[in-house]
Amino acid sequence: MLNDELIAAVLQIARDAGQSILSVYDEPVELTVKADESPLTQADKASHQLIEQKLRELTPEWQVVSEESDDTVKAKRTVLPIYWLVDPLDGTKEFIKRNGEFTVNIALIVDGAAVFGVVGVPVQNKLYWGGKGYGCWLQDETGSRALHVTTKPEQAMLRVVGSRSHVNAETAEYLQKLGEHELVSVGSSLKFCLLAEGKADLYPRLGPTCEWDTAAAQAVLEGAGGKVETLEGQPLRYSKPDILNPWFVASI
Ligand SMILES: Nc1ncnc2c1ncn2[C@@H]1O[C@H](COP(=O)(O)O)[C@@H](OP(=O)(O)O)[C@H]1O
Ligand SMILES: [Mg+2]
Repeated sequence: MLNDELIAAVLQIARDAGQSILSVYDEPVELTVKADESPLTQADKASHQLIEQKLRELTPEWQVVSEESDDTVKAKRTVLPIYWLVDPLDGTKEFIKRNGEFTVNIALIVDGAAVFGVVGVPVQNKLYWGGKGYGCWLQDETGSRALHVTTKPEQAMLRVVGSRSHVNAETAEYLQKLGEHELVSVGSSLKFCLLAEGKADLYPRLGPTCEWDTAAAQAVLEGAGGKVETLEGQPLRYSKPDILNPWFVASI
């Protein structure tokens, strides 16, 4: 579906979007509160505009659906066989807190599946990308390397990742039933990337996320051999009538 040239172009778009975010990172944050009460910054808007424009130039035949798109565009995705699904700045709360745990997310959705994704981590100058059939790759200042999930040694403590900003009673109950584990709280889609990188084993999300929050990172994790499943054991899918994902568990 995507050749090397197209992949390189999408990676460059994610890098450029990260730069557009970093160019305002040190300025005082001007906040707008959206209808759902989530925060929106100049950085979200700048990243959205850049990604939308460049993806349109790259693949004019494919629609771009972003967290910051109009509701009519978001609604249309349920009937699109193929489209880019974008979260231009995932972890806006982390961006505002300036803890670096925010990401740029670009996914290709085909027939309701996230087949390819790029997750950029601007502050760390890192890009994760991949999907089933593409493998999983991490590019940082030292170069590019393939990532594969690694099974946890039996004796080792289970490493669980959870949201830094959205913690609820259902998750706490799930964690209690898990037994002994080590919990690390991290913002944004970075949690999936830690599984892909072999730095965590489990990410239970018994709380709300939207389709753009998970699509790119699900593809990355699947490229590394991991999975993202609903509590019924079905792969997490996209283009659903409701933009909210069901609860899910990402694992290796
Ligand atoms: N009540 C809610 N409804 C919908 N999405 C929610 C939500 N609470 C959190 N999220 C999603 O969770 C994302 C943050 O994930 P985490 O808590 O793992 O860091 C947010 O992404 P944005 O920052 O892009 O808005 C937001 O989309
Ligand atoms: Mg998000």
